[in-house]
Amino acid sequence: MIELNNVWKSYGDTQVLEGLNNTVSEGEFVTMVGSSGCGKSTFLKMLLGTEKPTRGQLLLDGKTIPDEPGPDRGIVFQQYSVFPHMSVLDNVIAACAMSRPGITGLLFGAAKRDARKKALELLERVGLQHTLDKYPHMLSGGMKQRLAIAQALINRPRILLLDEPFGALDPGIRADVHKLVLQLWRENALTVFMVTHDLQEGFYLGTRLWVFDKVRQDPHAPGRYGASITYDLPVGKTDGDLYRKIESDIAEEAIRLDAVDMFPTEISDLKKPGTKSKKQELINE
Ligand SMILES: Nc1ncnc2c1ncn2[C@@H]1O[C@H](COP(=O)(O)OP(=O)(O)OP(=O)(O)O)[C@@H](O)[C@H]1O
Repeated sequence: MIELNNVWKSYGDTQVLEGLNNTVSEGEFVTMVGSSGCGKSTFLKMLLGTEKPTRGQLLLDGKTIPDEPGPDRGIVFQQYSVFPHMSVLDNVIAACAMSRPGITGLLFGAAKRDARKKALELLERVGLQHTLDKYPHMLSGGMKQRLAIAQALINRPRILLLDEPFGALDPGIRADVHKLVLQLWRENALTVFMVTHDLQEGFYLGTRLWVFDKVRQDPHAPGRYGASITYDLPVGKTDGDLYRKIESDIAEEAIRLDAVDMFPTEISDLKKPGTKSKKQELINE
């Protein structure tokens, strides 16, 4: 489905990503970790179509990903990306309208009724059916992210891109949204790419975990080399030693970048990989 053929990305003199080669099949849930600034969001933007590789090919079903976002790809960001001046229901209807051709994006007649019906169904699915007339500032963080998820899914994308969507949520709320995302992933046969700073979350949600890191370093010119995918792990088959090594590699890189506070989690707090029982429980519900 998605193919990365020697993908490189730079901004001016800064090499962000280099030599990415991989394939992802329909229905996979790829989680991506790596130190701050190593290019994870840039990679998501290339999948979305708002950035292009500098070199190499990024293909969807054998064709270059178009230069602009399309209804086949939905995205949710960490910062709530909902329209503050619109009600919950109108936020989702607007996301539907924006995918339509034409400069106005306005919906009329049957198209408007259809969008409203789809939005109502989806809002019920994400548990926001009681907040249709509320405005985003009246919602909690978890509710806003549920709204952003509904917006991302209204056009029935095949690919869902999640850029640290749960980073700002409290643990309890985060667990609820995890459950929802796993259910939506399964129900809609989505292919998911999710950036996270939380290795534990990456192992918990993904079927596959990518670690982005720099293989080459030039201490005098930090932008000289880009990051590549240094680990591509089938989740559940990773032993504890490898897990701890990845965690310490990322933490070392974060220290190097003076950003150690990005990884506050203690090793002892982390759930060991290879135990997917909780996720399996959710999926089987
Ligand atoms: N539009 C842009 N123009 C120039 N440089 C950019 C642009 N977008 C990103 N960068 C640079 O590319 C590098 C990678 O940024 P990116 O946001 O992809 O990293 P990240 O791994 O997602 O970081 P974080 O985990 O902190 O969100 C950074 O050095 C950033 O400053």
